[in-house]
Amino acid sequence: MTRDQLDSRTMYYGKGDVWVFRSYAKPLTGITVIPESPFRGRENVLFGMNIKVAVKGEDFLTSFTEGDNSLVVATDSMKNFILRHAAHYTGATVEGFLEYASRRFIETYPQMTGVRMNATQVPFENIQVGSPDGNIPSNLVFKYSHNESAGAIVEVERCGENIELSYAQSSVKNLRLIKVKGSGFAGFVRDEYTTLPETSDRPLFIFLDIHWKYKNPADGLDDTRDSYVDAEQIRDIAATVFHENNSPSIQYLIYLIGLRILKNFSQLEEVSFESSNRTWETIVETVDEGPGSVFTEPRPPYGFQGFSMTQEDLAAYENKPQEAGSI
Ligand SMILES: O=c1[nH]c(=O)c2[nH]c(=O)[nH]c2[nH]1
Repeated sequence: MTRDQLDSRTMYYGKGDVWVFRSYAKPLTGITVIPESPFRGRENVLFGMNIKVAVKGEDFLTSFTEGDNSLVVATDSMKNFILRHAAHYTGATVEGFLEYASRRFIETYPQMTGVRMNATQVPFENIQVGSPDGNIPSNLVFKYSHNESAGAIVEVERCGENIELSYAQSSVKNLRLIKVKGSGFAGFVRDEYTTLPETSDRPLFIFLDIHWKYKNPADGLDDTRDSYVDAEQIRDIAATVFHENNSPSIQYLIYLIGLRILKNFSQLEEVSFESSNRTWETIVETVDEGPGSVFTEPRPPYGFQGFSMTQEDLAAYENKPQEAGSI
């Protein structure tokens, strides 16, 4: 049967919200340090993930059509499988764990021909504590963060005797950045439907998900190759580009962020964005004393943008003489 025929029917099952907390995973080292970010690695004293696994295979058909459970691996067992394999994982990244666990699923269960694993890292942050030497980051107590988090999707497929990687993507999700001044939005279509005034300065609040793929997926899966790009570095590039540029729109801002990511990390093939516009509503333009204003949350509905870029976009940008070197 061809891949198309196999894929023509939707059929999968799995488990979501598998929360994995592993202490003392291997520290992440060998990071390429970039000017935009202080990130140099991670201790991984606490390594947390929320995982979703979905498996597929033609042999599961009778479980749907005849109630035949003889080949069904209970999703409860999938949860246990993931948790127990977290004890055996010797790497330092979410991507690496997903690849490791999904390959083990295929090796263990012949009825599975494809496994897709999706994870959101649970970020634990250092917290400073008092000590005789002053305030130091605790190596025992961590802060559960509700800020942005790293994410990854890994898909592997059985191909005859081999297990092949069919998809890998890394992400930083739910990044929320506000720039108090220095963003405009003007020059857009004005017609009978337009009520939005043009602005040269708005308090631009954006929600951002950024995804990236490596030219060689091994660079993102194997942290010993010294080419791993961490979500914190991508986050810091986004913040730096936002800080530096007077943006005329979110569309152009994410393009500039993409260029800077591709420039810093030539090992990446593609970067893509999903952004949402949460620009604050201005209530008081100028407060009584000083330069401040008063804002409130915007009301729905919210605008959004989606954009993907490759190294070809960076090459095209750098070949444009007037702009070369400015990112
Ligand atoms: O950066 C923006 N891009 C848009 O396309 C848009 N549309 C809108 O109403 N506000 C904005 N802001």
